[in-house]
Amino acid sequence: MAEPGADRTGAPLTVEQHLAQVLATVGPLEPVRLPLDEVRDLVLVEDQVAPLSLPRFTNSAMDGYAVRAADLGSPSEAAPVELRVAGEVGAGQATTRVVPRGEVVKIMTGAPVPDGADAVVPYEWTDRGATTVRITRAPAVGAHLRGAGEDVTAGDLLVAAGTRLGPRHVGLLASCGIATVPVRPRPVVAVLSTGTELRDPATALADLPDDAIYDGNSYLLAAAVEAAGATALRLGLVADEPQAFLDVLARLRAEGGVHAVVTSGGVSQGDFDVVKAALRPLGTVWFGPVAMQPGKPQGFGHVEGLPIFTLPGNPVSSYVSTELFVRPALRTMMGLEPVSRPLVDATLTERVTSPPGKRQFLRGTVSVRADGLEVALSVSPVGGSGSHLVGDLAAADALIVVPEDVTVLEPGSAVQVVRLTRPEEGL
Ligand SMILES: Nc1nc2c(c(=O)[nH]1)N[C@H]1C(S)=C(S)[C@@H](COP(=O)(O)OP(=O)(O)OC[C@H]3O[C@@H](n4cnc5c(N)ncnc54)[C@H](O)[C@@H]3O)O[C@H]1N2
Ligand code: MOO
Repeated sequence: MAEPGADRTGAPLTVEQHLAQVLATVGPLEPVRLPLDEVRDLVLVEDQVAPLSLPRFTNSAMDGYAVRAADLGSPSEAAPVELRVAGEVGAGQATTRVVPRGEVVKIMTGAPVPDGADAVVPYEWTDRGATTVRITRAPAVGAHLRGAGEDVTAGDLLVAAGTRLGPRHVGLLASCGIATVPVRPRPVVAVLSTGTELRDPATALADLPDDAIYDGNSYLLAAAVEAAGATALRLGLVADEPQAFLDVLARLRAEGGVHAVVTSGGVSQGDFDVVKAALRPLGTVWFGPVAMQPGKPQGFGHVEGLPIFTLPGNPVSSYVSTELFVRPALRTMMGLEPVSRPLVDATLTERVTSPPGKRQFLRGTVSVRADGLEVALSVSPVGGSGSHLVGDLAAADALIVVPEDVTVLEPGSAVQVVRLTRPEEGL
């Protein structure tokens, strides 16, 4: 049966070839209209135009008195001017609409400035009088007034289509009374682990059979999917039983709402490789080696239109595969660019070796060196290359890329690294 995407020679695909075959089949999700509470980090698909001006009305920047500046003369501490307080306006309590000549109106920050007023005198320049007030300094005309429309004018472009919405955009849209916006939604990704040896971490150690291990991968991959911006639906464990696995996929398709499936395990050469056994007969999922380590055995395709990533079971392999192949697909669905994490230059601190013919992704930690005015990165390997080393994976914050044709790198070598965290957050 033809294997979609398999190259004709049967040779391993390169990382780029496999990524290309993944990205060739996924596109941006159809936009949906969502409330502002749910749109942070999503991509807006239509220009948003201001339906009103901001400030909506001229208002006070200070708690104090709205005045007609010319009525105050030139008061001083020694010779204050005393004026009648004609009324009061609080924010949202605009009962007094006009400042009568020769009088003032008490006003709170944000309250509409009554007609006739051309300045606000802050409390600090007054005796805070309630019926009459003594003012010791004259404000300049326009002092402490926030003019209608000085920030945003009705009809202005507020946020352009294509913008990834951050807190500041959301705040502006809300301030303009825009409660919902059309965005590319977060893909919902079902994540499951296969393997009869696996138990959920909630299983007490005392109850763990001697030949069993805890399922780290469904948690690892669900977290990586969420870190990519998608919503993970962590399904947990599926036994090494092809029909049970196919039943889970059938249920997901029937229930709908899932945009992709990520599995771990069961894709190598073993006697119980459930994922391969279940999906090969469909003819819509490619399985094959990719010239990389970790992550050599890969699978990707569709089950009745549902994209499925069948990742190798070794934890580091499944995680690296998620970063390299799943994350770009999810970012494509969300309309985000660039889809892959950037490669950045760094200097290697220790000697490393790598097998020929495979791109190796060693785990490392990045540090920032100040070199005169230049800021440069150095990277130190963490642990070995074994794809079972989850302790070292957790200690790392980068992948060191060793190209296919390189077998040794000496300390001081220039390398490229994939940073796995936002440095300021360490996540
Ligand atoms: N004869 C060959 N054997 C293997 C080859 C090969 O080319 N020829 N490739 C090796 C490579 S590379 C990898 S990677 C693994 C991939 O194997 P599978 O995808 O079939 O995964 P499993 O056999 O189910 O598990 C591998 C390993 O990972 C552990 N594991 C699996 N799932 C989890 C989980 N959810 N949480 C924690 N650990 C998990 C599992 O216990 C195994 O130790 O195949 C090699 N073999
Ligand atoms: O190539 Mo496997 O994915 O590392 O151990």
